[in-house]
Amino acid sequence: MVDVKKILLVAACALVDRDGRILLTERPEGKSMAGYWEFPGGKVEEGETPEETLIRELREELDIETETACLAPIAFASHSYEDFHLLMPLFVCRKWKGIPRGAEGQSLSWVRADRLSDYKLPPADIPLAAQLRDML
Ligand SMILES: Nc1nc2c([nH]c(=O)n2[C@H]2C[C@H](O)[C@@H](COP(=O)(O)OP(=O)(O)OP(=O)(O)O)O2)c(=O)[nH]1
Repeated sequence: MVDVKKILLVAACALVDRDGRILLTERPEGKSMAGYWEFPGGKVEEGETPEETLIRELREELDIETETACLAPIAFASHSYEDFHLLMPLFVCRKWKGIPRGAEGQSLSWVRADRLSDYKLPPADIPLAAQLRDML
């Protein structure tokens, strides 16, 4: 039988600070892939654009405000996990209001692009780390 997996659309964002460092957040205990370091973001809900998802998730997860004009799409991940196929556009954001904090208790780390691979990244993110290193 053909293995048909559901496509899960997740929007993710590389927040880049003035020194060119990228924000990674640690997935907390109790979630799938707990302990992995990821780009902030989340599932695109019904009726949302990926940009709207990110504006909402950045507010909920990091307590910062940004807008569509500050979100530039630069890459995407397409990766099969056991239960679903992840399709994840990655945006870069260099402009936001507020100071990012782990509003849901998650740990944060600002990381130089050439050090992203030092972190335990979800398998889908590994090619993205290499692309960011080359692009930023
Ligand atoms: N936000 C984000 N999610 C990622 C990344 N890489 C990656 O494989 N994912 C996966 C992890 C999750 O399966 C899904 C994002 O879902 P989510 O963060 O909104 O959902 P969640 O943890 O509340 O849900 P769940 O997986 O525990 O059901 O995408 C990434 O860099 N950022």
